[in-house]
Amino acid sequence: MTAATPTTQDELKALVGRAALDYIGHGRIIGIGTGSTVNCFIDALAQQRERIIGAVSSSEATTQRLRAHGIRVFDANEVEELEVYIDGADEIDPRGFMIKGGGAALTREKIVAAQARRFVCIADQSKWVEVLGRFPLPVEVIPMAAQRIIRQFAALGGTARVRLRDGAPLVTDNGQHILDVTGLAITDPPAFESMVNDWPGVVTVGVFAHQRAHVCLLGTPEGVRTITFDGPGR
Ligand SMILES: O=C(CO)[C@H](O)[C@H](O)COP(=O)(O)O
Repeated sequence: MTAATPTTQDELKALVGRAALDYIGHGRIIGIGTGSTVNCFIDALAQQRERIIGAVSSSEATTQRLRAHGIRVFDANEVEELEVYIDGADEIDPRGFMIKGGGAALTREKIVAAQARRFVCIADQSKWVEVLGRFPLPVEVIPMAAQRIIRQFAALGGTARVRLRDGAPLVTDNGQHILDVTGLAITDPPAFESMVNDWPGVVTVGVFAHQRAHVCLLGTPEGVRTITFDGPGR
């Protein structure tokens, strides 16, 4: 009997979540991101949790899920370097540049990704784009700077809105707000990331160019497509 072809987005997320297990060694502490695709990875990892010592987590939500599965969570300051960081993305392009932060965890995601030697991005095929910017770009900001940063994005042709939850500004795990920016085509992600990072009041911009993926496991109905971005210039 052959397994049914994965077709729904949830099935594709489960597929790449399981595939990411091949990228973790034994007896290590690994970095783990946030989101529904990562949740599939965590649930698969829970079946073999003795393989790892534990994880550095990128959000309170991920920490709770890891602990519920009996996986030890380390503070980022306790660990010097991680072998690998596993996380999803809202968009990923052919160079491994990503937009992240749909789950509002972008700041901690960037911190944990920076500690890791390899970033393995797990995503269903809907996340693959030629140019970043279709997905509203999340930017974590200090609340008192929000309106000025909104005007700076308007000057670039973008429309930025404060993300709401239950009618009030969403408050991140770091106590800050999120702007979601539409109308941008991010053709030079490294330059764009550096520019926005320089604006006073920006905590983190959701372009991951300096912490781009080394590998993407892309879920398709034909199976997992493995795309590697290693090479000159890394
Ligand atoms: O950046 C993220 C959270 O801040 C996620 O990786 C991104 O939003 C993708 O989420 P999902 O796997 O649920 O589609």
